[in-house]
Amino acid sequence: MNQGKRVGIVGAGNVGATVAYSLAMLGSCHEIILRDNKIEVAKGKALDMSQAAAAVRSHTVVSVAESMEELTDCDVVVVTAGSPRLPGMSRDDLLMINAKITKEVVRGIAKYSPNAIIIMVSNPLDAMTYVALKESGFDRSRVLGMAGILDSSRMAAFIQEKLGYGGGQIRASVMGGHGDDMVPLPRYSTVAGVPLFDLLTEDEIDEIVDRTRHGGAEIVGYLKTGSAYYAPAKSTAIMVEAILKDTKQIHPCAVYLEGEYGYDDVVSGVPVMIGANGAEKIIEVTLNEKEKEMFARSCSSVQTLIDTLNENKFFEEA
Ligand SMILES: NC(=O)c1ccc[n+]([C@@H]2O[C@H](COP(=O)([O-])OP(=O)(O)OC[C@H]3O[C@@H](n4cnc5c(N)ncnc54)[C@H](O)[C@@H]3O)[C@@H](O)[C@H]2O)c1
Ligand SMILES: O=C(O)C[C@H](O)C(=O)O
Repeated sequence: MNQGKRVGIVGAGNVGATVAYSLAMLGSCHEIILRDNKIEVAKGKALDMSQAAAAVRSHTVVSVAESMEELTDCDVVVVTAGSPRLPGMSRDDLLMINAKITKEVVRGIAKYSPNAIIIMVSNPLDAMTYVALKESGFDRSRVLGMAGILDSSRMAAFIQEKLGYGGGQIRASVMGGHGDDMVPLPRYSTVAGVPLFDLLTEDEIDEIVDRTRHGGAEIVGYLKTGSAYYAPAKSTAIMVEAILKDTKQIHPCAVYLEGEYGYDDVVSGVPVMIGANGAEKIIEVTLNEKEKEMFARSCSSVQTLIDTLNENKFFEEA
């Protein structure tokens, strides 16, 4: 059972605080511990959320760790620490600044919550998941990145908008890295089991694919001061719950590949069976030539970021 489980959230900004709120409202775990450099703000949010939990009769308590040393014995730690992008920026522009923060935070997690499963959220997501894996020294099954659930949900919402029906019955599928060359898979997307190609024209589907690829930037363009957080937070909470409840359900997640899909030593989004041990199984879906090409392009973009980190001797620095 999930009674007694502790979830740490590093970075209690827009995404982190909304993940915490979502979990507290569901009573997904016994304790949520927020860790942020802005300690006073985190304390205010923790109090506010604990009171919201009391309002819905949830047993979840939300508290604050004033340093990484206090973030002990967590079962799951979500990392959202770092900067979001602003209009005109790509997620990749956050590489060096967020990699430094991720390194510091993940070393703390490995030291003080050595049995935790890490869910990375900070961008650029796939590269940050790679950094988290290397800096934690954890088995790859215990380091996952959140993006695929978000990207698939966006695609589903765009399909519903285009069709004007089917809400709640849409299963959209997106693989690859969380960048502009992510790989939406209309061939694996259905509405109540009906293939998307039976419901929409190729042009309409192309429009949905393109909008999905730029779904994050669309919201940044409206918000101006940061990026999306409701759908990202809910998508993250789904991963946390899958671990705590040992659901063994399949979700698209970013994981370190060791030969799957023909790739090694790179992180990308693929279908993963999630359970109490984290990424318990990577599922290999059959891709056609065009889909394979798109997946290759996406993996190569993530590889470029990893190469940049290596060129900057990032993994050699203390
Ligand atoms: N993977 C995804 O799909 C996805 C979706 C949304 C956002 N993101 C990314 O998540 C990150 C957070 O986004 P946000 O909107 O919550 O930003 P935000 O600015 O609202 O929150 C980030 C928080 O991190 C804190 N922080 C910075 N350095 C820290 C450190 N060393 N230790 C502890 N806390 C630290 C900041 O004080 C801030 O409160 C960004 O990098 C964003 O791009 C990813
Ligand atoms: O777009 C961003 O920068 C944030 C996040 O990756 C998203 O897709 O919403």
